[in-house]
Amino acid sequence: MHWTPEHAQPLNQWPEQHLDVSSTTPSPAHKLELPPGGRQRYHYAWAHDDISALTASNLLKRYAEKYSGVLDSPYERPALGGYSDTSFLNGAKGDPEPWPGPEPPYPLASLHEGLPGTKSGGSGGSGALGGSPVLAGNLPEPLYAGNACGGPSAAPEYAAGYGGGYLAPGYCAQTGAALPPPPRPRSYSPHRLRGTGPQRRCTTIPQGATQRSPAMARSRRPQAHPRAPYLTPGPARAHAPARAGTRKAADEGPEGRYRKYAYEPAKAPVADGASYPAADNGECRGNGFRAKPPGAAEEASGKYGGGVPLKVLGSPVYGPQLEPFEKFPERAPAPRGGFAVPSGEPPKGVDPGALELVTSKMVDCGPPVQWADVAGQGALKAALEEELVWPLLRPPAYPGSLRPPRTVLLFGPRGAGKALLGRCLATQLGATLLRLRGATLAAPGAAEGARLLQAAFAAARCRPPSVLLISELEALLPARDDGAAAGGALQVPLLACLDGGCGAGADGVLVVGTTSRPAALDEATRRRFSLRFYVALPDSPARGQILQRALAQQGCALSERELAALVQGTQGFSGGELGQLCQQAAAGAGLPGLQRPLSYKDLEAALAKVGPRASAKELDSFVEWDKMYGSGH
Ligand SMILES: Nc1ncnc2c1ncn2[C@@H]1O[C@H](COP(=O)(O)OP(=O)(O)OP(=O)(O)O)[C@@H](O)[C@H]1O
Ligand SMILES: [Mg+2]
Repeated sequence: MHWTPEHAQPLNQWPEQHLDVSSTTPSPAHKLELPPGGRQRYHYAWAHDDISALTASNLLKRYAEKYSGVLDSPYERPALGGYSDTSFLNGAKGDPEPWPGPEPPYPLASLHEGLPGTKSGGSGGSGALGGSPVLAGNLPEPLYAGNACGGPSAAPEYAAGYGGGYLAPGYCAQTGAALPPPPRPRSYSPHRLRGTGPQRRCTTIPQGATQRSPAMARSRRPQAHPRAPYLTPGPARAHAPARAGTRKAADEGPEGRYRKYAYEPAKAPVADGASYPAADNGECRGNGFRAKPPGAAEEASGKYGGGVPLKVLGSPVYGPQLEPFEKFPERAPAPRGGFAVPSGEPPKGVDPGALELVTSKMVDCGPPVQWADVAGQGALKAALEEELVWPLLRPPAYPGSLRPPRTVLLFGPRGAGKALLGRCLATQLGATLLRLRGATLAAPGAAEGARLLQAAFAAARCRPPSVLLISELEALLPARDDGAAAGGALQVPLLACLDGGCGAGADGVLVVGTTSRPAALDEATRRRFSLRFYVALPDSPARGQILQRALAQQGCALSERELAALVQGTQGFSGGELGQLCQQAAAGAGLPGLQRPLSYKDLEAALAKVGPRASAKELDSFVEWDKMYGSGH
């Protein structure tokens, strides 16, 4: 059957013709549901929520015929707006623009779901329509576009056109258990909706948005991620909601969003076998500062040394500075609450001798560590950047916002890369890095340890921005047998420093604590670290990258198969242990005499001597602790 103009009868007489009119006063619910436009346009009477079976049947018959005309001639289908019967659109002038093509019109989310009283999943108004043998199952969704059901709530902007008078709102509220479920709308495709008129825009309401206010619906729209987040970082909190979802993408590989986190192979093997190319000309290139001029005394890390030898450096305050890294080229003073606050004032109440010691021995001036230098850990790197680096570099501009975090705890198995990440944070912040080891601080005794600790915080404070990396944090705390803190010699000064008295609370200092025994931290210490991240062991791809890099430095290139076998055989190894494995293989092969490159056999032999230290039970305990106290990533 084809559509003919007589099918398009004025519809503004519907209510009188077909509905059981018993009241001329809208109920409060009706008042809410219908837009004022609809009510202003037509002052027809209001009806009961229920219509008689006969009325429904008449309606269905009439409009089944009408719509079947449209259905039968898909290619002649006039634009809905072309209907001369304006009352079909309830008085709204239709969109004269034709439909974009032979493609069926855009799917409409089930508007019925938005109606109060409509049961989800099958008893809604469309189910009622579907009750007609003509329409059941073959009525395409577009035909529901003009259905008044849910119009007011689903498409408030056009409700006047689609809502008020087409069908009484009660029509949709009518539930019918015997009726078939409403047809499922096709997937919502916002791209297809561009440039369409109001009618079509009505169909853009995504399913599930039908009960929300327009403002809510707008706020639910997916937010475009900044195109160049690393160059123009915004407030981290703005990105926080996307954390779980987006960070999964962090491991997507080099083409993913976190492309910069992709591990980069070693650029060139270095002669001394160090992990990183040595600084040129004796310059310290770490953290944007230059080392003392050539000839300055240089010492090994000595008693304060961590994994990386410390060099005696001139204070960045007095020394000539390197060109800052390109990522954060400026170190201009940040607005209030910012990270880079100029200071340089000599700290008061701090032992000058200790300060001198700290300045000369604790300032780490290793090469910069970029995100890409840390294999794997994509989600963690993203979390650190979003929750720490961005807020510190770009503090929120609006008053009353939270102060960016100044303390972070990295916990995980030994050698998992906690210190490496701490160094990376310093690089990203363009900050001076001061490194302390808990065991080293505790060794000379409580009084001396406390003096050094205070001096370290003070030194960090007077050369902002700075990162104070305290590894083996648990060594500063008392042993905890029964889970209760007994109070330790260095705990009190540590907490005092973390509270800000010595500078952690001051702008420009980030304290990074690391521990492989998070359970040793009592609540007071734990609370001082506003962020707590689990640094897990490297997964297979990350192990492969660490091995490749370490072996390349030994002049060893394994075949893909050998590397895969090695990766398989080193399950549970930390990054540090992988490094030890390569060193052991070199030692076992009589290297570094470098008579020959390392082979797979050397590595196999080394595997018998070097193994993973962390037990499954320990790893489980990290996961548990992370669940309870971790910040998640
Ligand atoms: N994800 C990684 N990518 C590259 N190198 C890594 C990674 N993890 C660890 N390493 C390397 O392993 C060695 C040990 O790392 P690091 O000192 O950071 O571990 P840690 O977690 O601080 O250990 P500990 O608990 O013993 O202090 C370093 O040489 C580091 O470069
Ligand atoms: Mg460490």
